[in-house]
Amino acid sequence: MMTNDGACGQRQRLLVVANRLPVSAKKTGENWSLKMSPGGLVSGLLGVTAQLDTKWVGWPGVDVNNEVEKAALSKSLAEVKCIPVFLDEVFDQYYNGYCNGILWPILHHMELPQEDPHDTNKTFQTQYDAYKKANRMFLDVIVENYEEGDIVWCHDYHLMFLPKYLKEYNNNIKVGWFLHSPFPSSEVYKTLPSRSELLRSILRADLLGFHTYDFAGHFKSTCTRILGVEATHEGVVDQGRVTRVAVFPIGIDPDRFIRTCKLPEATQQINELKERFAGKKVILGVDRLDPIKGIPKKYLAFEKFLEENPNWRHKVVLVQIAVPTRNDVPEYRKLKDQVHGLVGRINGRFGSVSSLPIHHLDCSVDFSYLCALYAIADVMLVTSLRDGMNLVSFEFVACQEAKKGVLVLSESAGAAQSLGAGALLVNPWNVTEVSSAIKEALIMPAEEREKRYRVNFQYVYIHSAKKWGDDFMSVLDDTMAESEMQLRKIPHELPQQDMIQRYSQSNNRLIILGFNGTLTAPMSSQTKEMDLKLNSELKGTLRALCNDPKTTVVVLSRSGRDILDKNFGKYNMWLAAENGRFLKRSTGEWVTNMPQNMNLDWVNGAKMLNSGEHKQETCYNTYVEDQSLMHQLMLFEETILLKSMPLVRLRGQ
Ligand SMILES: O=P(O)(O)OC[C@H]1O[C@H](O[C@H]2O[C@H](CO)[C@@H](O)[C@H](O)[C@H]2O)[C@H](O)[C@@H](O)[C@@H]1O
Ligand SMILES: O=c1ccn([C@@H]2O[C@H](COP(=O)(O)OP(=O)(O)O)[C@@H](O)[C@H]2O)c(=O)[nH]1
Repeated sequence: MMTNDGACGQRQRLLVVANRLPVSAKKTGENWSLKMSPGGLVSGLLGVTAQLDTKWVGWPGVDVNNEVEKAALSKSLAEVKCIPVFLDEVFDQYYNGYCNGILWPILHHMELPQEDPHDTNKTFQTQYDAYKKANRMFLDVIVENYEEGDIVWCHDYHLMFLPKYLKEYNNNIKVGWFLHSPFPSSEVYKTLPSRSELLRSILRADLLGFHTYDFAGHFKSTCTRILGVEATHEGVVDQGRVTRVAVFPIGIDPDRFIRTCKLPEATQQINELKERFAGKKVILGVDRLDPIKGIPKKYLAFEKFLEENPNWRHKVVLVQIAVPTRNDVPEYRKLKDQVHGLVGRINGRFGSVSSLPIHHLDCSVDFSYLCALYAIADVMLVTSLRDGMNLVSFEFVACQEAKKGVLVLSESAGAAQSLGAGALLVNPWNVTEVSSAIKEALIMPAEEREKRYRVNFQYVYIHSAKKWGDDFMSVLDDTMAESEMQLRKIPHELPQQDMIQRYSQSNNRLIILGFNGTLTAPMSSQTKEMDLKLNSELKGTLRALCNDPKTTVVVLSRSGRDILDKNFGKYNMWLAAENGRFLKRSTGEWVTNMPQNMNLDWVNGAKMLNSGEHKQETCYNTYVEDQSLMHQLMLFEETILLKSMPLVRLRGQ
């Protein structure tokens, strides 16, 4: 459930921060006019924010150069609860350059475009610097508007530095971050020059959200491979700090579409469209003209369908709304030419004076007309090569109450994981498969269409944008509550003098050490588990501790037996492999610990001993950023531990 109340019974304030504001500004005469911004992020978020006292922070979609104009626009935007970030001269290199020229292709599993070393304005480095600068400009605006207790929800790949900047400004701010695009496998992500810094920055958020389990999984394994940190079912653990990672598939506001289809304006448009396409089946495509949307492949598949099914020529029409987008990025301009070439060829081959197979529109359409198009379409064709979610497919389903048309959906869109049961899923790279799916959709019996529609409609209705926002906020709340409890558990900073004194006075000490990240030599992103090595600088200290008759040393690691044998075989200590599943004295034989003895709750108990009221106890535990031995040890005096591991029960004297 979404949190409604702030500290004093007021509504909880939420700052939604995204590159784009939900409205884009345009100067008409003396005044600014505001129009809804394009893209699924805006549509999704509009369905979310009603319950909280929400303000948006973002770029207003226009370059404003003088201060008077900026003030006037800020005033108009304030009326719709929007706060502009004027990005001025940084915008081009930040948005066209780094965000959409570099991050966007990488996140969608595409290759990095070639860097032109002669154009010093457009090197990766200059674009990256602009990106960071833009993120700082977002921070500045947030700081001006932040009130204690506000939640800051950052959106998308444009703002990967913001969690870090926000936490540096005030570590107590609740920060969520959601990625609307896919997250690629580490093999692709690692080609990004600034890969580690970006990951570390978003990991400063309290909660990270992704559309699908695949994307969240890719993200976590990328963190493990590139940063050498641990991934758990909860999230990513770095130096004892957990960043929660969770899956929140976005949705739409279905009622808005259902309502609009029934309004007189849309009803009239529906009737006109039906008349216009009488006697023909309508296939609909609605995409920003973006390389990830697979529009050329869609046209090739449609061409093949017409080639192989002459009886369908003149009985079917493909209406494609190709919303202009990111026109200043070279890849997008090339795409426009390519698509126009294909439309010309296919219409030339299969058209007649009275009928054209493809109606390609280089423009956006107004909301009512969009709903009318969704409502009259027999088939919706989505062929994204990769897509974070693809809300267009949800919107189509919401408008199909009367028609019960078929959704042909790319298996590479996040939506396939939500609407797969009712859609015909296709591999968008396989033109033959898409062409067959077009045919299957066109001839599908009414009964089956109805069945598929019902399954999808139920999903779209239940998994709304509002639910998405509620779920995110609720997990963020839980995460904050948990981390407050955790904070109470986090040991005080190691009182070093005290510890050294007690250490020297004690006669029976138990030291439990981790291996990976505690005793290992510095690792690169390429280091494999098998190659983990004991840091040679620690060997002397470790040997001295192991040889001290008053001290028992245990290495407790998630690593396997062979790795621990290889690294610690020659030390006089205890080894616990695979988190305690296997145990041995380093000189003895491995024994298998019984699963019922593998309860590691004692680890938290040990940490608790060092906090608050138990401070006088004799346990010290600390996590600090450097990898030295003393900084990560857990030191106990005259304490019996490893209670849950009877095989290594060590008794004090
Ligand atoms: O702001 P633009 O550069 O004009 O681009 C529009 C939006 O495109 C991307 O949308 C994504 O978000 C949708 C909702 O989660 C999702 O369904 C879709 O698959 C994504 O492509 C981009 O991520 C947004 O930031 C842009 O605003
Ligand atoms: O002329 C149009 C066509 C589409 N859309 C909207 O653009 C969004 C596209 O979102 P999607 O998630 O499918 O992809 P994105 O463009 O965000 O990558 C949908 O909400 C559409 O309703 C729009 O505002 N005007």
